[in-house]
Amino acid sequence: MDHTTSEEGPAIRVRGLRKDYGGTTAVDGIDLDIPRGETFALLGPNGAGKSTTIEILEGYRLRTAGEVRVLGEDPARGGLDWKARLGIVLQSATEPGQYTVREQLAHFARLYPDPRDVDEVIAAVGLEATARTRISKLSGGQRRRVDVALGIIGRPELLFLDEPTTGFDPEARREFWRLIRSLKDEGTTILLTTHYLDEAAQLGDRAGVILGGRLVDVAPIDELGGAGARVPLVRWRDPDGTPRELRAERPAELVASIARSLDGEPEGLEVIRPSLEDIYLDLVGAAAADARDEEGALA
Ligand SMILES: Nc1ncnc2c1ncn2[C@@H]1O[C@H](COP(=O)(O)OP(=O)(O)OP(=O)(O)O)[C@@H](O)[C@H]1O
Repeated sequence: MDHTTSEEGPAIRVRGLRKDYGGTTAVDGIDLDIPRGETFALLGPNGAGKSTTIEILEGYRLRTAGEVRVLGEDPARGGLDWKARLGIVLQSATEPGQYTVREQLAHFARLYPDPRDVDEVIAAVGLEATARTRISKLSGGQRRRVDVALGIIGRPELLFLDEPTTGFDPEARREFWRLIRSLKDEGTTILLTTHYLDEAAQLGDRAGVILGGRLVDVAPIDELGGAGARVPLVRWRDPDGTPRELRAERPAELVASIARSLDGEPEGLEVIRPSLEDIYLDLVGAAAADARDEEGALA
C-alpha cells in the first residue's frame, strides 16, 4: 500500500525537545527530522533518553519543552484518527491476558479503519503454530512477536519499535528483519531503537546516537562516525613481540611494506574493518570523554 499522503513535510519533526523528570534532564535539546518512508535507528546506551524521546513522539509522555510534529500533528494533542495511523511496539511486553494470539489480534484489528488480515500478520511474525494458544502460555520471545504483530495490525504509516527483538532467537530476528523490510517496501516510516548494532545496520537508512539526552551524531548508517571511523586497522607484532597497529586506507599496501621490511610474514597479522558496533562504541566513548572534560572545566 502506498502511504504517500497529501500532507507535506517529514513524518517526524523535532526541535529543541526537552524532558525533565524532577531534577533529571532525560532529553536535553534534540533536533531531528525523519522523512516519510525512512527507517531511522536511534542508538544509545541504557538511560540515554531513547525511550523517553520515542514515548513523547507516540503521545505517551508530555514534553517539558520544544516543538514536535508527528505525521503533521502535535502528539500531545493527537486524536484517535491520528493514533490509528501509528503502530507502536513499546519496550515493555504485552500483559499476557486470557486471549489466544488470534483472538487478541482480531480484537485489535477491529479498532482500525484499514487493518491487515489477521492470518497474514500471524504468518508474518511466525506465530502460525501458536495462533490458538493463550498468550499467557507463550515464551518471552513469542510474546514479543505478539507485540510486534499488534504494532503492525492497523497498517500504520509510522511504526515505532522500541527494542523490538529483545528475547528473539537468531532465526526469529532474521524473520523479523524480513518483515520490517517488507513494511519498508510498502512505504512505512519506521523509528527503531535497538541495542543490536547489526539490526540497525541491516534495517536502518540513517541512525542517530543519543547520549545523555543529546544527539551526538546523525548520519546515514554507513557514514556514522565520519569517514575516518571506517579506515581499516592493521595490527601485527614486531620480531621482539612489540604489538603494533596502524590505520591504513590501503591496508594491502601497508601489509606488503611491513612484510618487505621484516623480510617475511608479520607475526599476529590482522586487518580489521571497523563494524558499526566498533564505530558506535568509539563514538560513545569519545562523547563520554568530552562530557567529562566539560564537567571538569565547569568544576
Ligand atoms: N518515569 C521516569 N521518572 C524519572 N526518571 C525517568 C523516568 N523514565 C526515565 N527516567 C530517566 O530518564 C533517563 C532516560 O531514560 P530512558 O528510559 O529514556 O533511556 P533509554 O535510552 O531508553 O534507556 P534503555 O536503553 O535502558 O531503555 C534515565 O536517566 C532514566 O533513569
